[in-house]
Amino acid sequence: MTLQRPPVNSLNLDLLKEMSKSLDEIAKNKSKAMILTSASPKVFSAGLDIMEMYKPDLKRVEEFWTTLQEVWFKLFGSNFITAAAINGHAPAGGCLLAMSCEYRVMTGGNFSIGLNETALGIVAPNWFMDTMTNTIPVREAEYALTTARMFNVEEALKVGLIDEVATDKDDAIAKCKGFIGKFDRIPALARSITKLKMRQAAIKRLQDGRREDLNEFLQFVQNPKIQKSLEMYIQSLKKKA
Ligand SMILES: CCCCCCCC/C=C\C/C=C/C(=O)SCCNC(=O)CCNC(=O)[C@H](O)C(C)(C)COP(=O)(O)OP(=O)(O)OC[C@H]1O[C@@H](n2cnc3c(N)ncnc32)[C@H](O)[C@@H]1OP(=O)(O)O
Repeated sequence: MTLQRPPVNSLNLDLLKEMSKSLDEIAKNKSKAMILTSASPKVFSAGLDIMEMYKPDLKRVEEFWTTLQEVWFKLFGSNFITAAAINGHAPAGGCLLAMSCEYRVMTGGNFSIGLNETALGIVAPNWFMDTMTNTIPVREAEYALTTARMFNVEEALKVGLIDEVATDKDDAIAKCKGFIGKFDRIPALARSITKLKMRQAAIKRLQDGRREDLNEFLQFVQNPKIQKSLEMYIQSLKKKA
């Protein structure tokens, strides 16, 4: 699955809906595996589209958040094998997508990956945190989350946020295929049940608290102080260009 929403694959409602549909198709056509990557040469995904949260239409922003939750359920909780070929920056929601896969290969270069929410004055939702603690040790996750740490490729490898480094996108995809090939001699049902048991606690936490998570998000986007911060953040991103 190749993310292709220039310039930075930010996750807006339309892209999330497309992803949700594609994940359904992959599950339905009984694909063995999926590799998630990006069509951009330098950004895997810039995370959530800030414009969806800035001065939002309430009905749309509710659909936006529930679709994001759905994409996470379908990706993190998939039966099929998932790997991410991370060929560029992966902040926040971009990191969430990568961590929701089972294996991550990142191309070398001046790219970074991590959950930077606290730097934006935002508390990452529990399921973002659960996805991180499913990937790297709890102590490292707490440190990274509280300090909004963006890891460079070497740091990400050292902490286990990524599994391998690749020279370029083709190499990243080849390495993801290498990971997928490891399952050729492992019974598929045993593999998928084991994966889902490992992920069950995080999945159940969001299933049980899905409405509450949505309400927290809706309160968050309607808070005037948050709106002011988002406005300043958007300006800072635009000034940079
Ligand atoms: C108590 C419980 C509370 C519960 C409440 C829960 C609330 C939690 C809510 C949300 C969690 C948030 C998750 C997120 O994912 S927020 C998004 C975070 N993402 C970022 O901070 C990344 C920002 N972008 C960048 O750092 C860079 O763009 C880059 C490194 C990805 C790429 O750099 P570069 O190639 O140099 O591109 P530009 O910076 O020049 O950007 C090009 C263009 O794109 C616009 N843009 C960038 N990122 C975003 C984005 N995330 N959304 C929308 N638009 C984006 C940028 O503004 C430029 O636009 P232009 O000037 O008009 O061309």
